[in-house]
Amino acid sequence: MTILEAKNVSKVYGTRRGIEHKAIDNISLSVTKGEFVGVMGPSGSGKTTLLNVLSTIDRISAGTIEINNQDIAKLSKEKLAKFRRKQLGFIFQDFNLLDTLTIAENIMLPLTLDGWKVKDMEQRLAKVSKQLEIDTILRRRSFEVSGGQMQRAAIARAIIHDPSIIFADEPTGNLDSKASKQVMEALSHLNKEKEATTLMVTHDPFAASFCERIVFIKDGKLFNQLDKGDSRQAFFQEILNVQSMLGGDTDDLQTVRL
Ligand SMILES: Nc1ncnc2c1ncn2[C@@H]1O[C@H](COP(=O)(O)OP(=O)(O)OP(=O)(O)O)[C@@H](O)[C@H]1O
Repeated sequence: MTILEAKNVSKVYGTRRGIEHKAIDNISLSVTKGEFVGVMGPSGSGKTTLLNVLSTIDRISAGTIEINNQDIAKLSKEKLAKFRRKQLGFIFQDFNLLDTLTIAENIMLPLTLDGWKVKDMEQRLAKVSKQLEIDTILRRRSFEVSGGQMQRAAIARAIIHDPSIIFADEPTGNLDSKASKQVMEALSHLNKEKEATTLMVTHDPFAASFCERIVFIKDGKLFNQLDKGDSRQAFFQEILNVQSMLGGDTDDLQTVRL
């Protein structure tokens, strides 16, 4: 079952001097139910722009994007807000937790905004916080927990309403290697056990090695795709090989840390 279907998508930014910049150039991409897809590419290649247009945060300049057979460009502002709340889950590099709320309140926020009953919200909270092993820190505020715990709370918030697809932008970008591994294991577990369809942008080959498929972009265009075989270690090496072909981001060509 296709969850996301992007056809001939382009995104042009206008600049102050009136010069146009094509950040995404005629990309077609389809994501089926239960897939875990990574988007990689050098700095400035258009990864975040692609994620933003696919996830309804930004509008495209040309092409079509359907999520669950719904053309997202055809939704009014109000319908789009509702669609986002019900069907999409978001995970950002800097967690985006509200520090005036507890971890529990942060996680339940999508349900609170949707008018759920407290009892039902608490049931869902208990389930997702256990899955992500953060059930012991629910009463704390975000500044009282570690970065890895904050990101796992953000993942819990992204999945509590059972979205059709999760969009993650550099979810390990602010984490050390131990916390990155925990976060990627959590995303991979959700993908395998719950069939959580996930599209993740990352420049980190280690994080990318948890995906099942990687789409590489360069200068806004599709460059290559890699499918994971049986071994994450071999996949990691293949990702490094494509990255070195792509150029840029040489810091990413780090030693294996599997
Ligand atoms: N709002 C904007 N207005 C104009 N140009 C933009 C805007 N946002 C991004 N760009 C340009 O579009 C191109 C793609 O940017 P984007 O942030 O999508 O790349 P990226 O691959 O995510 O980069 P990085 O890995 O450095 O975050 C870059 O050349 C960038 O300068």
